[in-house]
Amino acid sequence: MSAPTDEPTPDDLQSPAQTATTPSTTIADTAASPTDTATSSAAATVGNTRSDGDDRWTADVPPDTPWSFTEYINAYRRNAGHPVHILLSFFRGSGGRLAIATLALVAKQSPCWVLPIVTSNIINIITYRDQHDLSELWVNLTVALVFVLQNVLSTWTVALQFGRVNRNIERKLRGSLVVKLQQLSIRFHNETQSGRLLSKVMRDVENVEVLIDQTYRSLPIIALDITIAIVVTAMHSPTVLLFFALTVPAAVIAIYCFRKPIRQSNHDFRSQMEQTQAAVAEMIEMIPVTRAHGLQHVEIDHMSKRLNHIHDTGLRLDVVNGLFGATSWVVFQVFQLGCLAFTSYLALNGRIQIGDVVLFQTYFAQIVNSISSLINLYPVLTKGMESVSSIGEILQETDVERNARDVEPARLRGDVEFRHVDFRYSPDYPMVLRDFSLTVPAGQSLAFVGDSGSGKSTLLKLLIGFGVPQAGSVLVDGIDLKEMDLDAYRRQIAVVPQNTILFSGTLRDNIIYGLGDVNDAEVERVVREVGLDDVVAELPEGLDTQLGEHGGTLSGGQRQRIAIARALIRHPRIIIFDEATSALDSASERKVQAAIDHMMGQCTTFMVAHRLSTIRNADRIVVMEHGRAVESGSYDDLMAARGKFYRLKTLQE
Ligand SMILES: Nc1ncnc2c1ncn2[C@@H]1O[C@H](COP(=O)(O)OP(=O)(O)OP(=O)(O)O)[C@@H](O)[C@H]1O
Repeated sequence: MSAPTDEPTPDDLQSPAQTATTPSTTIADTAASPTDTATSSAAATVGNTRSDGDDRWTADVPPDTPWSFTEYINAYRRNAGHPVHILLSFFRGSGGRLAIATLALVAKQSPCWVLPIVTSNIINIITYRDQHDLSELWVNLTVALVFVLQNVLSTWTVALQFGRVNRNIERKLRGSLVVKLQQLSIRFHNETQSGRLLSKVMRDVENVEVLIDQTYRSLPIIALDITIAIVVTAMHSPTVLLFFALTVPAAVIAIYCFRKPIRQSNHDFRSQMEQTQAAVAEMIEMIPVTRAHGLQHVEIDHMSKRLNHIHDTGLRLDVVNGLFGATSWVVFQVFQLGCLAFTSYLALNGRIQIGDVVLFQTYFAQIVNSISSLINLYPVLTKGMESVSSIGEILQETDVERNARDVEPARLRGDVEFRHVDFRYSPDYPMVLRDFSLTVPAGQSLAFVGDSGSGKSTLLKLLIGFGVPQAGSVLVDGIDLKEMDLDAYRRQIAVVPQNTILFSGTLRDNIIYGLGDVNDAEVERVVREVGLDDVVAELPEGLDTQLGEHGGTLSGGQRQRIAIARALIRHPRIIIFDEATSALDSASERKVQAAIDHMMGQCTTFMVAHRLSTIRNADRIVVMEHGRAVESGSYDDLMAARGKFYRLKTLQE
């Protein structure tokens, strides 16, 4: 009879990647949208990254973040480079539950140890009737029954107590990753494929969970199985024990031979799965572009090469794992047959009793199974430890944005000043802004125009705080952004990027994103002000209509007006339009333009626009050239001056 065990199965070694949910693009158009952050390497290079001090891993954790979600970030920091220590630190505070679960685990396994003794006793009682009383038979059967029946209760206890510990680790690991992803710099996110990150959050955490589950359920049992088998065998026959000892070196040799290829195959497979997940995410994102250019065959071809590669690597892993299991099985079966031959010989010579042949055979099988489980556990261990390290690539990443600074701004007025700003993205790149100075009083609307690459978007990024000038400063209400608490500051500004990012949810959710409760009248007001009321009237459920992922059913102009509504409802003191109308046809542009015009005067407004007609109403236009302002004035002044702006404008007509 075999008691329920939790040995790893080949399926466990190859658990499929958990389906990742679609990347949520719920970034508000305030400050941190992908479009406007696309070139934010400045932030990481010179601004927000701090590589000194201990807070670099957990900088700026939002105050209401559950403590447990940052606990593992610290665990990784404290035990950097020691994955086993990291893994053990996950169990902190779970001692009580683990103790109960372990006791239950031992009880659950106990029939395995007791039943061979009972079976052997019964055979000896029946075989050697003159030496035994028949009542011993009933005692043995009763003991066996008690041990068997308690298995239900002990299994339930293990599932509940250990399950709580392990599921909690899983939750906290994913929580830590979420917190860390929110802290990592925009540069990091721009440079890292989202699919890779998804794979870490879903698949790697799952691997760690499997590792803990299988190790916890197997290791103590394996240790006890071997110990009990050895002790009982030693008490019955030291000669047989000596024979048993031969199996251990065989196991060690098998593990030694297969360790390296298994580790390598796991590593290759894991990294290819990660890359493929990233590629699939990218492919899905690209589908409209691919379709528009009729390039489906290119994508299919590209993916099929990748999938072939994964197929080969996965197959190699399966074969190595399979060979590993088969070889160890054959080795141990040969030993087991040898054990049967040896103990039969001892019984024939009267050196042991017949019942003992069964006892030794069962215990030998137990030792063999234990070592075999240990060997099967090895790939799970390797894969899990690989995932512990893979998660560490994120949790130990130091490229975090550090936004908490000394000055927390009160309600901003919206005065902005660029004072003698010099800026470059990194020491290897040329200067983008040179001694740039500009003062913008609160409430003024200002448009940057100029050649491509002249530094317009860079100015906006500095204003958002995505970069810090190498010389000079950017001041808002007279406070240097270097000293300003950026999260608090960014809550008072809004950015409308070229591409509006909508998330799956209702139209209302998308407008009030991140604001909690906003009353209907307020939402309806902004909807009217951006001219969305006619659109809302046509939607089946009005503001409560589900937009579907990425709001695919809306036109570019409608999406853009949602972005403006999202900005408007926040009552920003500074608003930034980064080419907000450049992707629109003229009918949509007019509507969006009306919404933008509505915002002007309510707060300080910055605009970058390529279509010069759209900035006609700006109070001031600054013409940029090679990182400097070469002209400045109202539309009419600049046209009258017949300088660079005039030339740009006439070129567009
Ligand atoms: N992340 C970056 N790393 C390095 N260089 C960058 C980065 N982002 C922008 N640049 C460089 O900085 C210069 C100014 O770029 P910026 O995007 O500010 O120009 P722009 O005037 O907004 O151009 P466009 O009108 O084409 O958007 C360009 O030469 C550009 O190549």
